[in-house]
Amino acid sequence: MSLLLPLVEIDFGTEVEQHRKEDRGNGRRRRSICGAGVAKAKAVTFVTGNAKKLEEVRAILGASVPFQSLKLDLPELQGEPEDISKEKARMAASQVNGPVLVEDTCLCFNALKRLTRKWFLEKIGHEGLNNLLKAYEDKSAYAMCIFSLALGPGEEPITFVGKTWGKIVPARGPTDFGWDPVFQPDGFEQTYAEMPKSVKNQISHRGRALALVKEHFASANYTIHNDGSA
Ligand SMILES: O=P(O)(O)OP(=O)(O)OP(=O)(O)OC[C@H]1O[C@@H](n2cnc3c(O)ncnc32)[C@H](O)[C@@H]1O
Ligand SMILES: [Mg+2]
Repeated sequence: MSLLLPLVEIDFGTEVEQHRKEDRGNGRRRRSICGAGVAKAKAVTFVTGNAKKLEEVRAILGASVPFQSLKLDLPELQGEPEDISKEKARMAASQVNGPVLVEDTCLCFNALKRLTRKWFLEKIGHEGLNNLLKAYEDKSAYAMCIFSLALGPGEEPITFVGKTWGKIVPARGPTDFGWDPVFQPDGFEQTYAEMPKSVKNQISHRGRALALVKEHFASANYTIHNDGSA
């Protein structure tokens, strides 16, 4: 069973250690507990099968939320985005047997009544995504990211939603991350794919959702213990 207690925080691993040092530099105090009665302690595990997501999450969270990552290909569920994200967190928490953070991302087209695009890109490509909207004048869309934090197996996940509005355009820019080349956020002349990563991360659906995750961690100041009994 996992426990989360206020006031102190536990983390392990080289990368996490480095984060902790930086945090001390910022004047924030954290304590580690590992001793009698605590069989094992873990940082939050960010579970994803997508290396590009992980890259962005690392860049956005920096030292603010210590985490370790685990590459797991969780089943692709269908349904309402928030339900999908929560279910991913439940599955991940039971596999990791500890606190986990997961996210689910979708691109929603307003003309298609916000139908989410979960499988479309893979099947029809960037041009196909544009073709889907050919019959409509309204090319507006939003990118949405829903993070779910599950404190352990059997715990109800908490969700954090980030949305960025924009429009669907013919593909421009590098094609190394999903639908980035066809999504142009409002107020920008560049697609997500064309803009520097630092700019995308500042305004993106993922950046906005992670700002809420950061706030949550800053106010909760968790201690995470895992006694391995679940
Ligand atoms: O293991 P998980 O975290 O589920 O990773 P995934 O790649 O399966 O990711 P999702 O199910 O959340 O989303 C499906 C696809 O959406 C795309 N995607 C997610 N975030 C994106 C972003 O910021 N920009 C462009 N495409 C993105 C990407 O192609 C994903 O494979
Ligand atoms: Mg997925």
